[in-house]
This record gives sequence, structure tokens and C-alpha cells, in this order.
Amino acid sequence: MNSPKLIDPRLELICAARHFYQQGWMVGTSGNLSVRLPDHSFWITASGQCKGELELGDFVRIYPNGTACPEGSRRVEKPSPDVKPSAETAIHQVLYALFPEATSCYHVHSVEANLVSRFVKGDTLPLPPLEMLKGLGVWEENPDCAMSIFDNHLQVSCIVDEIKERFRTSPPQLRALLIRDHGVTIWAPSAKTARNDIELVEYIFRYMVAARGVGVWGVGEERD
Ligand SMILES: CSCCC(=O)C(=O)COP(=O)(O)O
Ligand SMILES: [Zn+2]
Repeated sequence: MNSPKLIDPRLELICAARHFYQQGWMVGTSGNLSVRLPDHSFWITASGQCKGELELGDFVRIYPNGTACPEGSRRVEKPSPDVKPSAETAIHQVLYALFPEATSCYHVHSVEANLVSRFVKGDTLPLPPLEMLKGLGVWEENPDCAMSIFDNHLQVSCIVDEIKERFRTSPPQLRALLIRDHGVTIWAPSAKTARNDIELVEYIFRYMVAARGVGVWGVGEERD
């Protein structure tokens, strides 16, 4: 009997990135995706790669102490010295640390995410009570649901510190956060769920932008 073939988890990230690129959510080199392995290391997209054309060599494996696998070791998982992990690796790291059930973390940049991030000044974005929220685990009649928003900072470590601080004291309603004028990040228990969740949150953002355009009242605005 043949033993089942192990599928390289980077392949799923390559497919997801190509799909998001085609949607216009990972234009150019924007966004980053990671997948966590049973040993708690994770593969993350290398910095500055075109996300529509990723190959197996465009990933870096980060180990629990936060370092990439050392070159020259038997497990060379940094394809060459000039390949650097995503500049936003620390965001993936903090989310994996805060949410141990997460095995995938996806971050994309869409026009709609940036528009809705300006609908409010505060640190949460109320979401319209759409049926789609059920796909994100919100099973309530007329749900009062909001997504956490963080300010964008040039220093990624500042964004990380704010995520750590806020989520430690008040866990988010959804497995998602929005960085203002930047993009959304989701974390999920599987790659399949992560891809689904990105699609759903982007649908909700699109709806919110369209609803504003046709004057639907009160959608995604701060409540009094
Ligand atoms: C043009 S994208 C600017 C950096 C960023 O926000 C991003 O998501 C991609 O950075 P990476 O280092 O992961 O390529
Ligand atoms: Zn980004």
C-alpha cells in the first residue's frame, strides 16, 4: 500500500497568493501569508516578492525563537542569504502567540479595506449585520459585530505592541484585524478557513463601500 504523500504547505500559500493577486488584493509585492507547522515553526512569504508569481524558494521558515533557519544547517530553509522574511513577520508571530489554535495567517491589501478603515476614527469598525458574518462564526440574529482597527506605523514593532496590548486585555470578536490605510490580517485554524475568511471580510468591505455609494444609512459608521 502506498503511504499518503505529504503535501508541502507552501503550495497552498502559492495558490492562495495567486488567487488574491488576481482579485487585486495582493497587487505587486503587497501582503504576506504564513502557515504554521506542528513543530511551531512557520513558513512565511519572503519580503518584496511578487505575490502573483511565488515559487517554493520565495518563503522563509521561522522557528519559535524568532530566527530563520540558519544557513549551512542541515535544514536549509532559507533559500539564499539575500532572501529576507516578510517585513511584517512580527505581526504573524504575535498572532500565533496570542491565538495558539491558529495555523494560518493571511494579510492582504485591498482598496476597499483602506476605504472602510477611514469610515471611523476609533479603534473598532462596526460591521453591517450581513448573513456573511455566519461564515466568520457569528451566529446571531442582527449581530452587533465590529472589527478591531489599528493605526499604521512605519515601525512594524509599534503595530505589534499595540496588537499585543489590546488583545491581551480585550480579545477580538473576530479572528481579524484591520490596519488603517494598510490592509486586513486574519488568522485561522486551517489554510482553507484562512482563504475563506479573507474572501468574506473583503466581501463585507466591498459591501460597505458600495452601501455608502448608494446612501444606505448607518452601515459601518460609528454608532452614537
Ligand atoms: C507595497 S507593500 C508594502 C509592505 C507591506 O505592507 C506588505 O504587506 C508586504 O511586505 P513584505 O515584506 O511581506 O513583502
Ligand atoms: Zn502589508
